[in-house]
Amino acid sequence: MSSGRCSVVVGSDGHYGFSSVGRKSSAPPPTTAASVFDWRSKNPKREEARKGRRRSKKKKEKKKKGKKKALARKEKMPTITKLYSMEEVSKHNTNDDCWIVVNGNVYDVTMYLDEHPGGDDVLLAATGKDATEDFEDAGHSKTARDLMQEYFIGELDTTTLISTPIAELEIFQKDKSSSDFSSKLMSKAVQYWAFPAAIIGISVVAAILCTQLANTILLKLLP
Ligand code: HEM
Repeated sequence: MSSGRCSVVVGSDGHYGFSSVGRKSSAPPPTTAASVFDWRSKNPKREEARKGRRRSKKKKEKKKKGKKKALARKEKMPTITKLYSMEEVSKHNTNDDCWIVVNGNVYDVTMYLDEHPGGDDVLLAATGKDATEDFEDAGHSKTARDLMQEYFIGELDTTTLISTPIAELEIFQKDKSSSDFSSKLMSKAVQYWAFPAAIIGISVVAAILCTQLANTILLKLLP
């Protein structure tokens, strides 16, 4: 067995090195900056190895810093979420494929159906519509709300929620068109009926007046 000596050399610049590892050395370990410099020039191979170790250490540190920076950048970056139309969401309404919409977010709860404490039927009944109200009514805990993030798959494209306005618009347009029709009818009636009716009325009144006048004249003329 070798009775090697190992001593750590600390220079004035804070750098350190091993004076000898696993071998006998008669030279005393360098202690001053000048002796360290001298020792380094006498042991070029060891000095090279030491430099290599320092270089790889620096490289590792740099890599670590880069990873940290990249992570920070990633956290700052806005995440791209997929948008789903209500029509698309509504297609996923079975035991094997179940999506729900809560607070404008879309969740694929297929894998959670059997585990849901409220029952799978509740979740299935919540498909194809905005289930926010039902979800809030159930009074879910914070744990439930945290858990649902695992099933988040995207957001609801609210621009696709136009079914109700269109229905209302159609009714409104129907109302409008029916009122348009009646006003048109009225104007046509005025045009085609009121005018002749007024003429007839005036003629009848005139005829009555004429007869009465003729009667009075005749009565006066007759002895
Ligand atoms: C990803 C979505 C959902 C998750 C992760 C979830 C999770 C849970 C959890 C953990 C509970 C146990 C009670 C609690 O901790 O709050 C629960 C209960 C319940 N959930 Fe959900 N839930 C979800 C969606 C829904 C939806 C959309 C509805 C309604 C349509 C609903 C209705 C209920 C009901 C009725 C209960 C039972 C409440 C009770 O027994 O007091 N859940 N849910």
